[in-house]
Amino acid sequence: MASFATTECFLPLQQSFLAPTHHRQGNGTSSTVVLLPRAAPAPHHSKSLSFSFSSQGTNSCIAVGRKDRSSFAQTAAVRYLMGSVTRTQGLRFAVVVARFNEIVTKQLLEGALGTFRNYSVKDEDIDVVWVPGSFEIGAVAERLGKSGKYHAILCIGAVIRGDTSHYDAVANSAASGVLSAGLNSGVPCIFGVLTCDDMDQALNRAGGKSGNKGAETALTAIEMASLFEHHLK
Ligand SMILES: Nc1c(NC[C@H](O)[C@H](O)[C@H](O)CO)[nH]c(=O)[nH]c1=O
Ligand SMILES: CC(=O)[C@@H](O)COP(=O)(O)O
Repeated sequence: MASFATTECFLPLQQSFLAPTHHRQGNGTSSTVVLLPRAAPAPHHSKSLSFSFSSQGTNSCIAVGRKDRSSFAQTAAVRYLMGSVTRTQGLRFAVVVARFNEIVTKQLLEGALGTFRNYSVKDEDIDVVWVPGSFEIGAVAERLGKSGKYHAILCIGAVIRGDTSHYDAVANSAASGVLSAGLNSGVPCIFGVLTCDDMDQALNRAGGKSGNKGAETALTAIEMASLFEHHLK
């Protein structure tokens, strides 16, 4: 939010209401605050205006002073936008799941499908696409995103460290691939790929003592799908 000390310029009034009030400023001067209706026509003498900005909590106020000491102000409430996990009707999802380490990824997938069902996403609104490994997820996620058929793409995999640096290549490529898919397609692509040092870590996060990352990231997919569909169109 921009902040103004005193500026010789004119700010378009977004919203306000008629309520002349008097502000006593620190330097002993006072200004009359007249709140104008939304989209009020700009005063013709905008060149002679000065502005001061103050904010308390979520309300902000721009006091506009005129050289003749009268002024008006604008009060705006901060809007908070957030996806809703209870508004899932009509939302469609694709789940891209890697077959590599299937003992882990199938449990992640089950966790994800369980979350979708718990939040009233219909089975017919979910497509599951299997790919060989996590490296292949990004390209498929981007193709699915660009299809225009889905509100979010959930990407599931399990990258487990071996004896070489191949782990780093696959893990980093999977992460950048999912990120790029979301940015390039404009559809939220959610990173549900485990990157673990060993199989125990992976199984613990696929329904074991550390929970199920598939279930968790499915909830993220729902919230992001709702945010984009209900607030960012
Ligand atoms: N080692 C893991 C892989 N490796 C396979 C790659 O994902 C990819 O399919 C291959 O390099 C051909 O392009 N994939 C995983 O998902 N998890 C691993 O631990
Ligand atoms: C993440 C991998 O690609 C890894 O499982 C491969 O194992 P290694 O590094 O022993 O070849």
